[in-house]
Order: sequence, then C-alpha cells, then structure tokens
Amino acid sequence: MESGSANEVQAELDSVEAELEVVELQIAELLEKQAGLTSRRKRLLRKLEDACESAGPAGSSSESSGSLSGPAMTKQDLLRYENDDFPWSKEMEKNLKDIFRLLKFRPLQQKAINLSMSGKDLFLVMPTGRGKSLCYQLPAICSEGFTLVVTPLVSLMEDQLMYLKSIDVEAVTLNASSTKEHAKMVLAGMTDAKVPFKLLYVTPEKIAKSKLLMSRLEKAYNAGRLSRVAVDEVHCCSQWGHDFRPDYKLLGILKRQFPKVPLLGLTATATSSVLKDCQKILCVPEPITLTASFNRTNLYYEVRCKDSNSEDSIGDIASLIEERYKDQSGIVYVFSQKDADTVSEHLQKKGINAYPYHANMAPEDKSRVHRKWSTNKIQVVVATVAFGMGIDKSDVRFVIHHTLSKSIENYYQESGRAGRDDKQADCIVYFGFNDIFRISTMVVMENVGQQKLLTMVEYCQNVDRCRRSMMAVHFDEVWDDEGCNGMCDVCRHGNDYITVDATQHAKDVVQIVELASSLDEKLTPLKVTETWMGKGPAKRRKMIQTTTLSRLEVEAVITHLLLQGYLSEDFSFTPYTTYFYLKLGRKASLLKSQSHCVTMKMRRTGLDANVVKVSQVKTKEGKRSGDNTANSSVTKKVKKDL
Ligand SMILES: Nc1ncnc2c1ncn2[C@@H]1O[C@H](COP(=O)(O)OP(=O)(O)OP(=O)(O)O)[C@@H](O)[C@H]1O
Ligand SMILES: [Mg+2]
Ligand SMILES: [Zn+2]
Repeated sequence: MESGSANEVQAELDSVEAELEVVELQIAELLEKQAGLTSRRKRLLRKLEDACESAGPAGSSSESSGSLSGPAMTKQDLLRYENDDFPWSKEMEKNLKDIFRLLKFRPLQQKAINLSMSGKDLFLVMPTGRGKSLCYQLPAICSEGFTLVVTPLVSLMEDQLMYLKSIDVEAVTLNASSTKEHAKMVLAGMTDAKVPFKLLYVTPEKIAKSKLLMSRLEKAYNAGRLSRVAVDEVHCCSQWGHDFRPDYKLLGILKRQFPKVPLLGLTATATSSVLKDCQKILCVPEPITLTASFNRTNLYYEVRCKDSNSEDSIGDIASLIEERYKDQSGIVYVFSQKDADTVSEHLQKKGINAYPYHANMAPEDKSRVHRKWSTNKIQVVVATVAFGMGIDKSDVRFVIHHTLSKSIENYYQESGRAGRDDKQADCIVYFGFNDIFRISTMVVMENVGQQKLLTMVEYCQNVDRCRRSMMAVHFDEVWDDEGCNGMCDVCRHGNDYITVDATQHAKDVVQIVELASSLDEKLTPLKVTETWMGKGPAKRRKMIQTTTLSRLEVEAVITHLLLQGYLSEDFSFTPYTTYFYLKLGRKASLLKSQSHCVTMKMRRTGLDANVVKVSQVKTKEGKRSGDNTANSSVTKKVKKDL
C-alpha cells in the first residue's frame, strides 16, 4: 500500500517534470523568437526612419542606404558627406575616371572618401569585391605625402602593387622578403621632402617588429607626410573575428603615436561586436562606421541534394558546366585536396578545362593556375578554401560548392566571388549528408564551430524561407523575400513544400540510438542510417522499427533531428583522427510524451510519392515555377529510389 502510493507519486512527479521540461523548452523557444522579432522591429523602425529621411533629396540611391553609427555625428550631419561639393571633389572624380578608369562611385565609396579626407576615423564594412581599396587609394593620390596600408598577406600586397603599377600609381612595400636596398630606398623616401610614392604597404609584423620603421613613420608624421593609415581586413584584430592575427593586436601603436592621422579600417566580415573590439585594440576613440548592405542582388542562390554514396553529383556539375556555363568562368569548391584532384579529373574527362588548386601545391603551380584562370585560359578552378583572399576576377559566372561550407559566413565569402561585375551569377551548393560529419570533425576544436556548421546545414535543409533572409541574419540585416526577386531557388519554387509529421520517425531513430547506448555502443550517422533502413544484424533488427523511406529521406530526417536537438553530436578523439557519433539530444526525452509532435518541411516537387509514406500535416499550395532545375538531382534520385 505504502510503496504503491509512493510509486504513484513518483510516476506523477515524473510526468510533471516531463511536462515542466516541455514548458521550459517552449519558453526558451518563445524567448528566442521574441528576441528575433524585437531586433527585427528595431531594424524595421530604423529602415522606416531612413526612408522618411531620404525621401527628401532627389537621386539618393537606395543601395547606398547603409546603416551608420558614430557618437559625434547625427545622421543629418553624415548625409552631407554624400555630396560632391567638397574642395577635393573635382579632383577625385577626375582621378576616378582618368587613373582608375571607372565611370562612377559605387554605394558608400564617395561618402567614405569624403569622411576620410575630412580627417575622420572610419570603419568601412563592405561586402567582398565591392571596392573598399579605392576608398584609401583615391584619397592617397589626392593627398600630400603618403598613406600607410597594413595588409595581412604578402600576396594581397603584391596583387595591389601590380594593379597600381599598371595604372601608374607609385606604391611600394616593406615586408620580410624586401631586399636591403629596397628597404633603404623606402625608409629614406618616407622622410624625403618629395615622397617618391603615394602608398606604402606593410604587414602588421613589420609594424610590431621594426623599430626603424616606427621611427621613420614618427619623422614622416612630424613632417606632415603621413597622410592616412589604412588597416585592411581590420577584423583580424579581434579574437572574435574569424581570421585573428596576433600582430594586429599591436596596431594600437599607430593611433597612439600618430593621433592626428585619420585611420581607415576595412573589412567585409565584421559584426558590430567585432568592430567594437577592433576599435578598442586600434585605440580609435570615436570612429564612424559605414556599413554597406551585404545583399548581393545579382547572385542566384540554390541548394541541390547530393547523394553522398555516389559520384552522381560530379556528373551533375559537369553537365551544368557544359550546358549552362559553356565557356564561362567559375569555381568549384571542394572539401579536401583529394577531392580537388578527383573532381577536376572527372571534369577533365568530360572535356572541361578544369584544374585543381589546394594548399599543398607548390607556390609556382598555385600562381600559374590562378594566373591562367584570371586570363581565361582555364575555365574552372576546382579548389579548396585555400583559393580565397585576394581572388578578384570580375566575370565569375558560377561558384559551385561540391561540399557545403563550414559556416554561413564562409559560404557568403566563397560564393561572393561570383558576379563581381554586377551581372547575374549562380551560387549552388551540393548538400550531402556525409559531408556534414566530415566538416564537423574538422571544426570540432573551433570556438562555436559546431553551431556555425549547423546554421549552414539549416540553410541547406531549408525549403520554405528565402535563402537570402537566412543569410541576412548573420549580417544583422533584414533582406526580405521582396528584395530577392526570385533570385533563390526557394523563392522561385514559391510555397511548393509540404509539412509532414515525422513524430514516429523521430521515435524510431531515437530508439535506435538509445538501444545502442544501453549496449554501450556508439553509432556513427552512417550506422544509424543503415540500422534504421534494416541493414543491421538480424538480432538488432528485431528490436527496432525499421523504415521503408529512401536513403535521401532517411538522411533528411536524421539531419532534421540533429538540427532540432533530438539528436546531438558525440565526438571521440584518437591521436590520428576524430570520430563522429550520434547520441540523444536534449529534446529526445520529449518524445515520451504522447502529445509531443515533430514536424518537418519537405520540398514537394518530385516528392509526391512521399506523401503516402509520411503522413501529411498540412499542405501549402503555391504557384509552381517554370524552373524546376533546383533540386533536380533529388527529384531524379527519389524517383529512382521509390
Ligand atoms: N566604383 C567602381 N566601379 C566599378 N568597379 C569598381 C569600383 N570600385 C572598385 N571597383 C572594382 O571592384 C573590384 C574589387 O575591389 P577591391 O579589391 O577594392 O574589393 P574589396 O572590397 O577590397 O574586396 P575584398 O573584401 O575581397 O578585399 C576591383 O576590380 C575594382 O577595380
Ligand atoms: Mg580588399
Ligand atoms: Zn529568395
């Protein structure tokens, strides 16, 4: 009797605790949603304010309405810097046309130049390839003395020097490989009454280590010849940024020693907290920050499903290149050096002029491939992410990811090498289940590496939100579906997806993982997939519920469970490698409750036969677009499998 009632109480307690957990999770989700909506409201209000303000002056381009901040100036004050009636304006325009051979400024360039010429300290955040360099090159030419440019990579420096030389702008560099004579010439030039160069490029190491350079800069400063300091890739200052460089931490010396010289920090990737950190590190008291919109309206974003167990995707890529991008320049990004070799070999076999590029190639081979591609002698570079910073080819018509990137930020950067000429270009990701775990084991030691990877996976798995809007969140911007103009596969497909009930699937998969853990076993994602599909040992098969879903569907369900927290990652390390296993996630216990329901969205196109397998919760009927190329490989695959 006594123990019976204790059991009852215990059971009730368990059920209350389970219910509480559900409520807590719901609260957490709602709070998250509230935070998202609040910040969205804030941004929209700001946008509205901007729109009302800029309704006045005629001809103000909507593209240039970047967000602005800076304690010392109001928005009204800042507007003035968009004008072209400054003492230097005529000369700037003339040089823009005559020296740089450019027709007009791009959004924010003129404003940035005017602010810097007015002696303001400035952070300029602009997407990659939008023309940040011009914002210090042009002022350098139109100012007395020289501009000091700090750049993280010698190769970036050399590209710039080559370019400046080709347009007859005097620029020099000081880096570890400079000869003694060259260094002497440069150091002497800095204090020359007639400085023989307009730009001096140095690495941060040089500033940190060369006392001689600092003392020359001091002299040049006192003689009024140091006109400006530009810190390129300024996010490298901050540990929170993704390319932290310890020597950038020491650059605060520049503003401390040369307080009157305006500083210009440039980056394509800093969030506001990274910028705050940079401001502190560089000792810039009150910089103005100009942020251009990151929305690249000329890029078409698409995700295609990739069968991890076959090389179909390479065939698909080859056909795309042959049919859609014939004779057009492009990049195929791959995960590893080995992939670079195999994929380029495959493409070559199909008669495509493709070459691999990866970090382990000899430097001269790398620059040969880069050069030939830049001059259109190679059509496609099949590259690892080593093919990155400093790639500046204007007519890249496609960037295809054979493997997803490790984060949305990385994807934005990599895909952003397409369409720099503002003409339409395509960015396509091949999304494969196994790739998730290959990357996962690689980023496991990185701060928030897993979290970032999962947001990239979410981007790929998504079928109902504009791809642009998913990216925008990472740049603290709002790009709505209207701003997309059908330039992503999701917008093109309209509401062509169904919401399915995956509760039973979730229970089945969780049971498999649970059973393994009770037997002290760890299951890789591949093992979970195969076990669920009934490919495990017969004894095990009897203890679990197997599925008749196709492999791609099984993978989609498991990915969904991982993203939703019903499953989570479990790593195991050996000195040689890292293994990835699946374990129960924080939400797994919720599946015990009868009322708990797991839903998931799936693209409808080509998946009609699914509807009989997964019970449909509700259908969102929408316009079916004429373009069905997106997800064509999943279509093909699923049909084959069914
Ligand atoms: N006003 C303009 N009109 C047309 N092209 C321009 C203009 N300004 C710059 N460009 C071109 O844009 C290209 C990219 O410029 P730049 O290298 O300065 O980009 P970036 O913003 O520094 O990018 P990254 O972040 O990759 O370093 C260059 O080829 C440059 O000539
Ligand atoms: Mg640059
Ligand atoms: Zn869209």
